[in-house]
Amino acid sequence: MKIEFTKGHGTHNDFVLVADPKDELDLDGELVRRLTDRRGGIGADGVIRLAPTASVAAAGEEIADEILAEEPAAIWFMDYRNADGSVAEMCGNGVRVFAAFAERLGYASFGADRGRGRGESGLALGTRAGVKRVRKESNGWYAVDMGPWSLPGGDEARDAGYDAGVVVHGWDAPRPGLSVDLGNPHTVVALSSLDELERLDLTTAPEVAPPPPHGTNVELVVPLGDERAPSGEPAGRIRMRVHERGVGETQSCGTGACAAALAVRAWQGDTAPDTWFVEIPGGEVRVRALRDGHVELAGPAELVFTGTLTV
Ligand SMILES: N[C@@H](CCC[C@H](N)C(=O)O)C(=O)O
Repeated sequence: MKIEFTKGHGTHNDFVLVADPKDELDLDGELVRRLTDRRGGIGADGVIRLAPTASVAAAGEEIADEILAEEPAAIWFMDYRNADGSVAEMCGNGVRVFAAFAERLGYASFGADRGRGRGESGLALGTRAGVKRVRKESNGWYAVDMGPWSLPGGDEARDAGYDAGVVVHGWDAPRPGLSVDLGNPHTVVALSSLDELERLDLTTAPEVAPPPPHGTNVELVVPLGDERAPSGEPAGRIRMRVHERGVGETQSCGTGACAAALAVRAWQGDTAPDTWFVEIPGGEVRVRALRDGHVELAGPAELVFTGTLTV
């Protein structure tokens, strides 16, 4: 079988993208691992299959029926898999790269800053975490309305600032972590210095207690202070590293950037800004807590090369 693929990345969180408009590809775990293998395959943190939302519904995934009922224009679905073959509900960097891929294929078109309001965006797509809407900014960045977010530990966790204990390899005691749900699970831990962030050993997965039922992505974050966004609004800046569920340490994680900004915003309390710049090893993204309980993620998306793989 020949697979036509495109390699892309969002702040160096990299993906193999496959267009499957007729729903012909059986993307099982073994094939995902072959595609993402950095020595024996193409190499990536994950695989994104662009498929008809209707075919995902026909395959029995109820979320796809809900998507089409909510947004009939969301005819394309981001079928996302982690490098280890596991299915993940959501990928924030992946949505931006999916938008660039759909644009190249002629399935989406974006005018600069088109679709600022929800419901008139350049692209509405289906994901396992619901409908996501994407617009393109004048600087070429894609901005995604990531939908609602929550603190699974509720008010109690927000007031305490944590609801989990996290041990990174080399730590002799757990540190407090705050769980944040972006459709996929995250646990955010604050560190006291950039030096400590740089020295972290993320070659093995951090241990989180109590163990989240479906695992978790873990973000280690250092607040860097306040500034003004180019628009003049107050903004915060943080730096983070991430260990992703189903992958390992990556250069960036879009949902993780949202989780980290939202956790630091919760820790800062009522005076915290809504806009955050998040530095990751692979670049920088912008996160904005929207008034309606949604969160927006903005950043670059690059399509790097295309090819054909025989499997
Ligand atoms: N890198 C992605 C997140 C991908 C899924 C994650 N590893 C999980 O299992 O939840 C992003 O940019 O959000």
